[in-house]
Amino acid sequence: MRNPPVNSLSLEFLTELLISLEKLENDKTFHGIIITSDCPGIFSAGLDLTEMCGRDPEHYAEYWKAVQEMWLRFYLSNLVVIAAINGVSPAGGCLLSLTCDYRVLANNPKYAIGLNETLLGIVAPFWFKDTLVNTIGHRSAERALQLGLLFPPAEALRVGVVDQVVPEDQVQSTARLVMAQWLDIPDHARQLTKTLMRKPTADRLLTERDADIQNFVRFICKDSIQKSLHAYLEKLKQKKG
Ligand SMILES: CCCCCCCCCCCC/C=C/CC(=O)SCCNC(=O)CCNC(=O)[C@H](O)C(C)(C)COP(=O)(O)OP(=O)(O)OC[C@H]1O[C@@H](n2cnc3c(N)ncnc32)[C@H](O)[C@@H]1OP(=O)(O)O
Repeated sequence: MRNPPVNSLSLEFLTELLISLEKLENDKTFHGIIITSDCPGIFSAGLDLTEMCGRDPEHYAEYWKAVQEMWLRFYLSNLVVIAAINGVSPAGGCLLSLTCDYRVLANNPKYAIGLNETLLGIVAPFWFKDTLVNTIGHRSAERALQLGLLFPPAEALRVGVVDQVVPEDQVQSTARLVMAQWLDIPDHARQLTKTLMRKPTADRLLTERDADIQNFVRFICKDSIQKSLHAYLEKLKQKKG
């Protein structure tokens, strides 16, 4: 991923990601992809806050549909998808890595990962929650979501948000080793098993997709939510000066 400075998931970047995924899926010589970041120290800062602030309802609806599409397409991809997490990965960045089949995280105490939405005064939607529950179990997910926990590497491994923590210079090579192991499995059997495991979760969003968009638009248009998001963005900007 190369969307400097922080790989935020803007509408444009989400669209590019989806086009890239589709191209790789349609090219039958590809069987797996490794998602990693070209922005030093940052895997992805998550959803682009500027897409959710000070825009009109039509824009929010278009943006949310793209976020849903990203989740559905990566979560259900027939390819083996591995996240080589070489930086901090909050909220939507964590969600993207949770869609993958396997997560390798660099052992750097700055590289926290988690769904921290509550810290921003917003609520992780049910499908974010379901993806986390499917990964770390109900109790750990409940605690992580309510507290908006961002896990440093050792904690992330202990709770199961990531599958492996390795020295920073070994993230890519480890991801490739894991990929080789996954590609050794008969592809058809692996794909069907992935679908079996994930389809019920995806179906829930598919059947409630429009309602979910409406919920998002209603929620994000609230004055109180806009104020929280503006204040959060301002805090990020002031951090520098
Ligand atoms: C009853 C129930 C109802 C339920 C209804 C539910 C429906 C509604 C649900 C709504 C859910 C919405 C879900 C959202 C999920 C998300 O992903 S929200 C985004 C969360 N992301 C973050 O909190 C990360 C914020 N960023 C940072 O913490 C830091 O930037 C960083 C640690 C990633 C990097 O730090 P550093 O290297 O020091 O860079 P900075 O100087 O902070 O940033 C550089 C530059 O980028 C801008 N920026 C950072 N993050 C974002 C972002 N996510 N979006 C847009 N822009 C971002 C930052 O402002 C700086 O900009 P300037 O250079 O100052 O202009």
